[in-house]
Amino acid sequence: MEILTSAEMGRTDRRAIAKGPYDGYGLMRNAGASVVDEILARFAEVHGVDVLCGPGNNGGDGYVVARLLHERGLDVRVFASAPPRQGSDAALAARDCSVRPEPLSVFRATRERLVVDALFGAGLSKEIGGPEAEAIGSTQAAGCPVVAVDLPSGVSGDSGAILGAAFSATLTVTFFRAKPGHFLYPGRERCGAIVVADIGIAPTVIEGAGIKLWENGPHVWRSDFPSPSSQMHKYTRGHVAVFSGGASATGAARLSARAVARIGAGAVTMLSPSSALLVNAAHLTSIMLQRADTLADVETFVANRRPAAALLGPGFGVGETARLFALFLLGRRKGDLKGVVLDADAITSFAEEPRSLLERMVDGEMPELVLTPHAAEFERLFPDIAADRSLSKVERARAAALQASAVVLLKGADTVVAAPDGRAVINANGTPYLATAGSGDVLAGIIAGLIAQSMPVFEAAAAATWLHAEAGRLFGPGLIAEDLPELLPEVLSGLLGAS
Ligand SMILES: NC(=O)C1=CN([C@@H]2O[C@H](COP(=O)(O)OP(=O)(O)OC[C@H]3O[C@@H](n4cnc5c(N)ncnc54)[C@H](OP(=O)(O)O)[C@@H]3O)[C@@H](O)[C@H]2O)[C@@H](O)CC1
Ligand SMILES: Nc1ncnc2c1ncn2[C@@H]1O[C@H](COP(=O)(O)OP(=O)(O)O)[C@@H](O)[C@H]1O
Ligand SMILES: [K+]
Repeated sequence: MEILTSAEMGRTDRRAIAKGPYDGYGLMRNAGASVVDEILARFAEVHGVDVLCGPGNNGGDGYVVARLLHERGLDVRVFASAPPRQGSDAALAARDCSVRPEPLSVFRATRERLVVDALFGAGLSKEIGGPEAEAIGSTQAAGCPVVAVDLPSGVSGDSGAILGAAFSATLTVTFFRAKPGHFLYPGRERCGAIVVADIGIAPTVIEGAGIKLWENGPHVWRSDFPSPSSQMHKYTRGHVAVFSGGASATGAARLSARAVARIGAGAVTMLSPSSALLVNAAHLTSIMLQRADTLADVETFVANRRPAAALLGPGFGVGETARLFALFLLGRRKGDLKGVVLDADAITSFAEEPRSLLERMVDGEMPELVLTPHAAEFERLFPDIAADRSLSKVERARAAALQASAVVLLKGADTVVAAPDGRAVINANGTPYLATAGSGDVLAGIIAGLIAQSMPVFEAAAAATWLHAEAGRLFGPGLIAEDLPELLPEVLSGLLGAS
């Protein structure tokens, strides 16, 4: 499903109105009716409803909701912060609603009555204060159920940021397509359950509109997902090089390597410094082991064994060696090395001199680069982008992807994956149980394993994020990073169909 910004949704509304069959008020009536359907289905026991209406079309939806609930015999009160603008669709909706509005300043929420929040939606333009902020405070204090129309008022639809104050809804009913603020934190936790309602806008209305943001899921990348063909052998299934850290920091790379193998790459070689060879040897079975202390060792390995993808960073250590190895790998030809995943220490290693990584000349023949920073690593590599508070997480990831000519996977509870061409996904199937040491190392391994199997890099990073989160959810409480690779077969069976 596409995710639309406020501006894109506004353009979509206008196109839909121009195409028909619904005019603006028709769409508003459909929107209000869809909210009422959800209220009746989910809050059957509620008899009293307070509808809070703002001055714009979000308030207009609120008047439609109030009218329809009143017509069904519910006890409905309307509280308006300001009258709708004359001649607007909202003014028509207010005219047709026989419940007389009271000023918002007299509204006091009570525990027994449902609040319908129709103060602001896509048009939220400044911080909330005054009677609107008091209404939010009163509602939170009463602890009553809240149904938000389009967005909880106070949540920015584009970034998920909270402007001053915001409702915490039990249910949010949005229209046609979800908005970034429904998926990005902190907005996401203010939405409650999310329903995307059909209000009579044909999906074809957004064809050719250049929408490049989706909720992450198999629909984005399933057609590119690898499956082995009958004639393959282990190396044609994809060989991945994973770089190990020193003797006391080998676990991270082993977690990655295990994930590479479980996601279906045919062969994995751990490149290890001499100091860590024995400890790695003691722990590895199907995964091969190769000594690599110097750049010359890496060059020899790559020339002789031609891995399809490489992963550098987990537990590797920060410094010159990481930079040397990374830039060497990125200087290969794509025919030899499809992609390079730089994670963790490999990202931090470029904090002091980002230009050598970010401003390298990129041509279509070079390996693709995937960067997988968490928020702090992102800030180290892209301090200017991170400091720009006007950017949403999606815009930050996109700006970084463009700057680095790389797929950027910006981690967190609302992981965003962005490509240099502007395509992006927001991941929504995660679980806080994934916040456990080594979980990111496994994610990096899944990406490298998919790239080695010839999956395009953006799709590989998006698929890996979703599969990793599915594995986390499957295990639930008690999850440690070691569990994640072992759950991939079950997640893959669910995705591909057991056969
Ligand atoms: N045909 C369609 O397009 C359809 C649209 N639909 C519905 O329309 C909604 C979008 O409507 P909208 O564009 O009128 O914006 P809305 O969210 O009502 O707010 C704008 C008003 O609020 C004001 N304001 C903003 N922030 C404020 C603040 N902090 N404190 C105080 N005031 C503030 C702002 O003032 P201004 O910025 O102009 O100064 C302006 O007056 C959308 O979410 C969906 O529910 C559906 O019916 C389907 C069909
Ligand atoms: N609260 C959360 N909800 C969902 N996913 C989370 C949450 N916190 C962390 N994650 C995920 O867990 C992984 C943690 O990776 P990272 O921070 O690199 O940890 P490590 O370096 O220990 O492996 C990322 O994929 C991240 O998106
Ligand atoms: K609202």
